[in-house]
Parts: sequence; C-alpha cells; structure tokens
Amino acid sequence: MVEIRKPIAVRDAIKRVMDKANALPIIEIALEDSFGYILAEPIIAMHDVPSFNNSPYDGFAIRSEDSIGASGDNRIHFRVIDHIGAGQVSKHALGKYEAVRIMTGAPIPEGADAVVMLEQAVESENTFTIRKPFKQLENISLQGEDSKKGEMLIPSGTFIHPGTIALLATFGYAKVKVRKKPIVGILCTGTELLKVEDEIEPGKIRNSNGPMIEAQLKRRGIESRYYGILSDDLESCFQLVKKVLVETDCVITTGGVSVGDFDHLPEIYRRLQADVLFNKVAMRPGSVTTAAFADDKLLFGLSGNPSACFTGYELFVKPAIENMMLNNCPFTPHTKAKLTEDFLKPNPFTRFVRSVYRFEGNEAIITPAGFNKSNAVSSIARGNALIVLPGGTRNFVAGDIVDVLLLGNENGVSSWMS
Ligand SMILES: Nc1nc2c(c(=O)[nH]1)N[C@H]1C(S)=C(S)[C@@H](COP(=O)(O)OP(=O)(O)OC[C@H]3O[C@@H](n4cnc5c(N)ncnc54)[C@H](O)[C@@H]3O)O[C@H]1N2
Ligand code: MOO
Ligand SMILES: [Mg+2]
Repeated sequence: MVEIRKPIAVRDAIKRVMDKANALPIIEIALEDSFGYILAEPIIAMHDVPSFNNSPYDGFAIRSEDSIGASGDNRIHFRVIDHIGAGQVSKHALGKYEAVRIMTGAPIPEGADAVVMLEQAVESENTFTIRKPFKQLENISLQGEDSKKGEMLIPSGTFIHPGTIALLATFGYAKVKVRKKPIVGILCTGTELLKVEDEIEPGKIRNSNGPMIEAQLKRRGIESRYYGILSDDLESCFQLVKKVLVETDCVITTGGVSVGDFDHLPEIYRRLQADVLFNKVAMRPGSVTTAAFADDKLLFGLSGNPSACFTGYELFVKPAIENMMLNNCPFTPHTKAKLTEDFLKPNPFTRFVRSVYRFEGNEAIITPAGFNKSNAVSSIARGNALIVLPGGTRNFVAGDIVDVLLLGNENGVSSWMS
C-alpha cells in the first residue's frame, strides 16, 4: 500500500526547519577572512569617528574671527606659518591672521576653527588672501560626527559585507567573532545518474542536482563536501547517509524521497530513527521535499526533479543555514512585481515559478522563464527570481501584481541608468 502523505503549508514547513536549525559555535577569524560570515558580537565604537577634528579639504586652517568683514573689495591677508598633510600634527598654535596650510584628513591645528579651500584663496609666496568671511567650524569634519565612542553601531547577527569590514578595521578588529559556517554534505541518489563528464547511455542522465546544490551553497560562501552519486541501493545509501551525518553539520540528499519502489530515503530516515519534520509540502514544484532531524542535525531530502530540487534548497535549506549562523535576517528578499504575461494554470498548492525579474522604466516586472514543470532545468538557468502564487488561486493575467522572491544579485544589467 502506498503511503498517503499529508501536505503542510510552506510557511509551517519553513518554521519547522528553522526551529531545528541549531546555532553553530562561535569562532574567531582574521578580519580579511570574515566576508560572508555572520557577526557573533555587536560592533561597538571603540573611539569617536573621526577621532579628531580634521580638514575635509586641501586648504588653509584659519581662525574664523580673523575673516570677519572679508569681501571682494576688502581682501584679508593671512600668513602661512606651517604646512601639514594627513598623518602630521602641527606644533603651532595660530595667532592673529596666521594660517596653516593643511591637507585633507590632517588634524585642525590649535586655535584654528575654519578651513579655506585652496580654490577660495589667492596665494603668493607665504601668504594668501580671502574674499569672504568664514563661519566658526566652517569646512571642518568634527570629532564624533560619524560615530560616538561606546555607541552600538552594528548588532550581532549581521551579515559581514565589505562595508562592515571597513567599520571593523576602523576600530582595530584584527580578529572578529563570528558563527562557524556549516559544512554541508551533498549526496545524489539515482541509478540513472552519470557524472558530468560521462557519455550519455540509454536510460541514464547526467547528475545536474549535485553541481547545482554545490553552487547554491557556494553562492552563499558555504563549504560543501560532495559525496558523489549513489545508485538506488538501500543498504549502501543508508551507510553513506549515516557517515555523512557524522562528518558534516547538515546533510542534503537529492532524489529518492517520493513513494517509488527505489525511493529509499523514507526508510533511511526510519533506520536513523530521525524525526521527520515533513515529507509533503503544499507547494509545486517540490511537494515531496522532506526534512528530518537526527543527532541534532538537519537532513534535507530534496526532490530529484531539478526545479523541485532547486526550489527546495531556496525555500528550506537557505534560511536554515542562516539560522545555524544566527543571522538576524535569514530569509530571501521578497518584493512585488508586475506580470508581463498570463499564467492561467490553477494552483492547488503554492506555486513557485522560475522567472526573470527586472526593472523597466519605473516598474518592477516579472516574466516566467519558460518551460516550468518540476523536471525543468532550462528555466532554472534563465531565472533570477521565483514568482509565488498562493495555493487556491488561478488565472493570473498580464498586469497582475505578484509576490516575488529575489535570488542572488550577482547578475549585471546591460546598460547604465537612463
Ligand atoms: N506516485 C507518485 N509518484 C510521484 C509523486 C507522488 O506523489 N506519487 N511525486 C512526484 C513528484 S512531485 C516528484 S518531484 C518526484 C520526486 O521524485 P524523487 O525525489 O523520489 O526523485 P527520484 O525518483 O530519484 O527522481 C525524480 C526525477 O528526477 C531525476 N533526477 C534525480 N536525481 C537527479 C539529479 N541528481 N540530477 C538530475 N536529475 C535527477 C530522475 O531521473 C527522475 O526523473 O516524484 C514524482 N512521482
Ligand atoms: O515535488 Mo514535485 O516537484 O511537486 O513535482
Ligand atoms: Mg522517486
């Protein structure tokens, strides 16, 4: 008798994996290796930024009071008593009508409270004149105008991007506390599967899921261990899944999760005494996507069908991995966009349509990326987004506004802004 599975809502399935995604330990890594990790400590300003009043321009530091009354008819003369660049500190304190030639980033000398840009001065030998008055603190970058000492600038749980790295460097974080990234084991089941370099044989296909999942992880900077292809033999599949579970933080299998005679994953979860979190989700593609929990680790049984496999990763594996690193923002960015063509199929389950998202004029628009069944592979290659059509709906037409999940942003566009 075939097992009748009870589908659960996508939202509930996501919640179940999120609840089981255990936080990985905190590690300390070198700043230059920290890109893409999740901060495990807040960034607190160790000092003011800027840490001293400095010049935002190449020019002359003056006392603003000396400039009162300056005009085109009444140019005021200053005498240059010192010359500093960024990194140097003037030893002079300014007296009346004295100035220090100062370059961008250099500390404002004692007594000075304004900076005249080089372009605002008419220079000769050791003097210059100005033709306008300067206000107190005019053209000065003030100590602490960016950040004040002790301020919490970035919370723990934030993705470290190049800007975060700049801030960490500013405060001398040569080492950064982050959450360890999971090591993810991948294995692909299917007697029909050939390696990429193999010649096609009758009844066989090349394994596209393995390289795809590896790349989905790599897109997020996650290291995977690829355990290769396994034919649909229960005992050897069980032994390998057991081994991968020991050697990695999270296991992804592809194929063999449905109700077919050679779909062994359900029996493998039984033998592992795993807690099956769900084995049917009210979604298309990927309705057979399975998640289980054993030895405090998540096992994802992604469907063998390429589009279903891809979607299962994006919906469940991706946020679970972020949760293991305690990312405050674990979910894929979503937006709304205007459909450019009719989509008339009924959606008994929530449907995820691989699509191309782009901006045209002032509008976000979205176009299905072609052949869209769960065995499709070409539309995964063309798409950069997923349209989300709720279950129980039908007949979406061109012009309708739909929900969209945005996948990755490394794709460029063909022209600069118009
Ligand atoms: N009687 C039923 N049959 C099926 C059901 C069902 O509910 N009742 N569900 C269907 C759905 S939905 C899907 S999706 C598939 C899921 O199948 P499995 O996850 O068990 O995967 P396999 O049977 O191993 O393979 C399915 C399909 O995908 C191809 N495949 C597998 N691995 C790869 C790979 N690494 N790279 C590329 N393509 C792969 C495989 O050759 C099959 O064509 O089950 C339906 N059936
Ligand atoms: O898991 Mo299946 O992809 O719903 O067609
Ligand atoms: Mg199957």
